Amino acid sequence: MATGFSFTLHATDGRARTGVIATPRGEIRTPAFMPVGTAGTVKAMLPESVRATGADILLGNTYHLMLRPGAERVARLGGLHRFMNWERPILTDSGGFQVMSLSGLRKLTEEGVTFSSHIDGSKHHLTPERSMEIQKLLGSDIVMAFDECPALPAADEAVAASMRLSMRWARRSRESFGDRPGHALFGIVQGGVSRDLREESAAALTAIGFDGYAVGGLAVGEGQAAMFGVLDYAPDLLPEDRPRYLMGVGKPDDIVGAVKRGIDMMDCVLPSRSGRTGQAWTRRGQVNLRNARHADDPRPLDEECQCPACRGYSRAYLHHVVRAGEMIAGMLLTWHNLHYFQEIMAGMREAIAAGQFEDWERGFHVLRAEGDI
Ligand SMILES: O=c1[nH]cnc2cc3nc(NCc4cccs4)[nH]c3cc12
Ligand SMILES: [Zn+2]
Repeated sequence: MATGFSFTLHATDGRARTGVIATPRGEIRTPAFMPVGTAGTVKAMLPESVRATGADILLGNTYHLMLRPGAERVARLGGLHRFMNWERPILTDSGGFQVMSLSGLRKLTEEGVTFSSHIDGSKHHLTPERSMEIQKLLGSDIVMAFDECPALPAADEAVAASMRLSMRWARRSRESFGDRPGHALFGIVQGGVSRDLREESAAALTAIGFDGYAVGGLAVGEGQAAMFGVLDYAPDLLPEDRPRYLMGVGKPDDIVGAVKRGIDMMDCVLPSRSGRTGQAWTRRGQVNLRNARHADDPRPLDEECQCPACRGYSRAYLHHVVRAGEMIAGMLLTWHNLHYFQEIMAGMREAIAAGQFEDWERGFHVLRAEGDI
């Protein structure tokens, strides 16, 4: 890995692994879940609250920050860590995926993508070189290569062509990233659900050489079975001494299944986005606080949870503030969900270190099956 970065594996249990990524801004305990801070904020959370949930690293987006407030402006103001008051590691996505899923009037060429902003319609251009420059201006610690993620369903030859473009962009990303001590560059494997294409992509990326490797092109509507089908072989195509990052995942059982198959890092908007809609994720399954059945329930959301929402409030109160559209509803449920997701990660790290992942996973699923939430 790049100087200033190191990944140490502490234990493995089956294909599951636990370890630490040491960075100049702090350590990342793996398996790790990254809260999503798209536009320089994890929505409804203060940075100190994000840290209190147990997060070691958060994710930012090149696409959103280049449009607003602008990468050069963030750099002038001291970089993204200073700007958003989060001094621990930040990973930034490279923007290609968000262009295809959010912007309008897109044009894709060998050079890169041109698109119009979903905010004000202004025209913008992203290339591997510009994406590396933006992520450098932001000051992110883990930079993602600039890639193209094909929308599914797509014909095999379209997936192949898209993957090969991403591999050419990966090399351009590596070359323009250069040698930046204390900063890491991760490649992104593409290839849809085709084993041949994913083997070709993984070989191309390892030949270029990256500090870590993401499994991209998933969590785009393929469903859990197809995703696990890819994860049954894809992580093992990657160097075992480098972190493996599954992008955009996921629900609690997706996360557990991915760690079981050798994934070290994940990110997902689910805990924060669903928290803002009144959805709570608990060890016994999902609880929709909008549901009238909670109106008179004096119990906490989760008796065993130590988060502020569960220690200070009743379901009746959470139901009330959700129905009333009060800001505290999104704050409390986001905090709880992020806390719970970090509890899952901490539980898996301990279980893997103790060689008891299988027991831990059984307990995880049994509780959820019991219901009574
Ligand atoms: O291949 C990828 N390359 C770069 N960024 C990504 C982000 C991704 N996020 C999801 N799923 C979560 C979603 C977020 C918004 C729409 S889907 N899948 C993803 C795949 C990629
Ligand atoms: Zn809680």
